[in-house]
Amino acid sequence: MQHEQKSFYHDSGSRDRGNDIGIIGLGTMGGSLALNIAEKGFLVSIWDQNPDKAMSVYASAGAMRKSLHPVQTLSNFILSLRSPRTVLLMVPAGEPVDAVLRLLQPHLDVGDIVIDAGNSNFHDTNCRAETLDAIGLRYMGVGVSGGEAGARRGPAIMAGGDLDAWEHVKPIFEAIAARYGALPCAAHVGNDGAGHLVKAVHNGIEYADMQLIAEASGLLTRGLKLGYRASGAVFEDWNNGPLQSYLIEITSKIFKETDPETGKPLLDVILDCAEQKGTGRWTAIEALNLGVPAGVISAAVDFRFLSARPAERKDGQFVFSGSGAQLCAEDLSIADIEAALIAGKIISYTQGFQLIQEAADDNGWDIDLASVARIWRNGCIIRSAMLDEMASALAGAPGKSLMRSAYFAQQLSQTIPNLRKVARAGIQAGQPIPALMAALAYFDTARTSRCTANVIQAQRDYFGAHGFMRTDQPGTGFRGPWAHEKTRVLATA
Ligand SMILES: NC(=O)C1=CN([C@@H]2O[C@H](COP(=O)(O)OP(=O)(O)OC[C@H]3O[C@@H](n4cnc5c(N)ncnc54)[C@H](OP(=O)(O)O)[C@@H]3O)[C@@H](O)[C@H]2O)C=CC1
Ligand SMILES: O=C(CO)[C@H](O)[C@H](O)COP(=O)(O)O
Repeated sequence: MQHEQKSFYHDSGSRDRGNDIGIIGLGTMGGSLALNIAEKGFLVSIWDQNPDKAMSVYASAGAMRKSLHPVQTLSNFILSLRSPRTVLLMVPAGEPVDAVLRLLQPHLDVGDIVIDAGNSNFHDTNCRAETLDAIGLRYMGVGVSGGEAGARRGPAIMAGGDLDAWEHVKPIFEAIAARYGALPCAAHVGNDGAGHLVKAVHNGIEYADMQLIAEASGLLTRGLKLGYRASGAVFEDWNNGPLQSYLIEITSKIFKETDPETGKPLLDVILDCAEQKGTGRWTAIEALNLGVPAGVISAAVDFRFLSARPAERKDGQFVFSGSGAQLCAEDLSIADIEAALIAGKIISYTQGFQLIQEAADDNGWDIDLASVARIWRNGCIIRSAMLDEMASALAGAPGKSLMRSAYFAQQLSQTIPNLRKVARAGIQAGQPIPALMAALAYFDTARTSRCTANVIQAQRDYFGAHGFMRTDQPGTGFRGPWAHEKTRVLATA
């Protein structure tokens, strides 16, 4: 093994090798990115805390080995890079990123570029950018989407951070990114943590897309009593229409899959507890922090929480006896469910884009929403035909909410009746469809010029003397008649 490692590592010749980029963290994403970059003709140094990882990436590199240089020590890794050095981290978010930054810092010089390409929380990226900027390092937080296959063959890339640094690394990122026509799905979206914000919202939308599809699948299988194969065929059919997307495509395949161990449909042997690494939750938290309505994304996050409590759900079924009601085919058609899904999708993206806009305003970033939609058209998990239409709508009406653009307003007016019908059927049958219902509630509230918040304001003023605004006079802090009542009570007491 010792001998094997000696011949495998390139440390001896690493000085002044002039490699273009170094990658730290050679797991699922880092290994695939390294191969993708090497394949495009760039010279890549690779290092991982676990030497086996570097060895296995190198072993799988085939003809790309000439561009791939596994290095044994971190100091030789840095020495192998041309100046200014570009180091890309692909390690788990949180403490591992800080740990690697601590290891790297003593080896780097002013002007060197450090890229965190994992799913870091954008607030962390803001802090790290500030700290590293103070010592002359150029820091970038770059969101990469597409999973393992995307990282290898062409991900979508949402870059944030130092603009000069982006200009320096742009040729690499544009070369490895997915393409939409001839255009690379990679762009600089803003400073500091802007790339990681956009990636987090991408993932929040991903949760919502997945949830909406899962709800539609429940309506097909449990409601309309379609079998898995027939449901898979429905998704396949939808993938040829307005819902064309990677997630619909893989769902059609998932529904047709058989478990090799038992011969049962695969979905029957997969536990119904959805896990999460946290980016969808961060998106919902950010929406709450900024006061942006993002109910469809939050419903998707909430559903994952409740799904992950199987004992509670089992007990609930015992205590409340699970829903026995069924949707009946005359109530609902497959076309209704498809249209409801289209409406839910438009509304969840409306919320996601609004969140990006308001987070950008809050952080002083000038994020071009149309450019974000363009990046998402290919390579990423949420890629879909509708994103091209969204890019056009956002470019055509900057500053306008997506669903109010002429195109999507028209789409919604056509599909909301179906969403309403699906929601009614789901409610009557006791079929949980929280994301679809959240979408409908948002739509109905967003088009009600006078809603019921006057009651809430009156209640706040009654119990807390918070005051309210009036419809007939300007100004704030008006009080209800109960203010005098309270004074009287206090006076007599
Ligand atoms: N998997 C996916 O589909 C996607 C993941 N991401 C993001 O990319 C990042 C990497 O994910 P992924 O490749 O899946 O993760 P993996 O777990 O497959 O790989 C992570 C790598 O980082 C190394 N590592 C872990 N902790 C440390 C540390 N403290 N110091 C140095 N190295 C460390 C691991 O080494 P060791 O094996 O020794 O622990 C491993 O080689 C994450 O932020 C993830 O959220 C983004 C898009 C898609
Ligand atoms: O970033 C990704 C895709 O773009 C990851 O695959 C995604 O984060 C998975 O998230 P979770 O584990 O929370 O479901």
